[in-house]
Amino acid sequence: MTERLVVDGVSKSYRGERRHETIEALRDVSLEVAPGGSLGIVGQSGSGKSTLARLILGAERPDSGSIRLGNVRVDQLDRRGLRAHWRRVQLVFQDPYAALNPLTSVRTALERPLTNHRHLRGAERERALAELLTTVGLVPVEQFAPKLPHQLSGGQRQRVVIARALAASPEVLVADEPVSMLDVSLRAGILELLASLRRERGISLIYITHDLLSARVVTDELVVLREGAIVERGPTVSVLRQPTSAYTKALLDAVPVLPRSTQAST
Ligand SMILES: Nc1ncnc2c1ncn2[C@@H]1O[C@H](COP(=O)(O)OP(=O)(O)OP(=O)(O)O)[C@@H](O)[C@H]1O
Repeated sequence: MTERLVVDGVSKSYRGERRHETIEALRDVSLEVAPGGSLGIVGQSGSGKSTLARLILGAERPDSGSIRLGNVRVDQLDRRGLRAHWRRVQLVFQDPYAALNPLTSVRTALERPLTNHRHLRGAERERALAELLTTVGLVPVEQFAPKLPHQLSGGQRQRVVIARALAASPEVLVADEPVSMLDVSLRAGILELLASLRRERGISLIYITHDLLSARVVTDELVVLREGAIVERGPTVSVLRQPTSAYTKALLDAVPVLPRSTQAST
């Protein structure tokens, strides 16, 4: 069962390069993602998006505030607790080229988490593998399973990365700019896939992006981060239609308007 994720009053600072310089990466950030809900975290480079993702994953701890998934305090987990957490919360990376080992076939990349997280072997694992590849649209399965990353397109690689994240049966997917390195023609297909995973599997989705319009495809709610603080939040449709903060308006104004024919493809 998917549980509620609650980030409550979280702040995080880093030491800057200059002496006595402190970078406040997050300032008193609070947000919630309901079970099976979707939240877009939007902001320019340096606004704190990836820092927030690392804290939600438990890869770093906040200076103050708390992060809970159900009744688990993510910010207080020990090593063993983190291992369990990393099954529940999976990250989809920005760069599908870097995320996959170039010498590892699709089959091996997926068998590992199926074995390690779900303890599947033999025919059961084979069934799960076929189901994963089918879910992410890499069919026929026998054609894609033996492939190495370089034999796949960028979009297909990102589908493998998503399948690998799903292999652990996570409750929450954190997708950090999952389409920004893909050709424009491939982006809509990956965003649709993320949206369908939420609809059909009830996985909660945190979608991190600097691209406000792409958030419309996959999220119901948005928070807009500026210099580590939330400057706007609300239903995605309302924020996009009637942004209240000048910063969100500026982000929207910066979005290039593409001709319709280049907006969507597989
Ligand atoms: N480990 C770190 N050490 C020092 N400063 C850091 C560290 N991680 C992040 N920062 C700083 O914190 C601020 C927020 O960074 P963060 O990566 O979270 O932003 P972002 O919105 O994800 O940006 P981008 O879209 O470029 O990835 C930036 O000023 C960054 O330089």
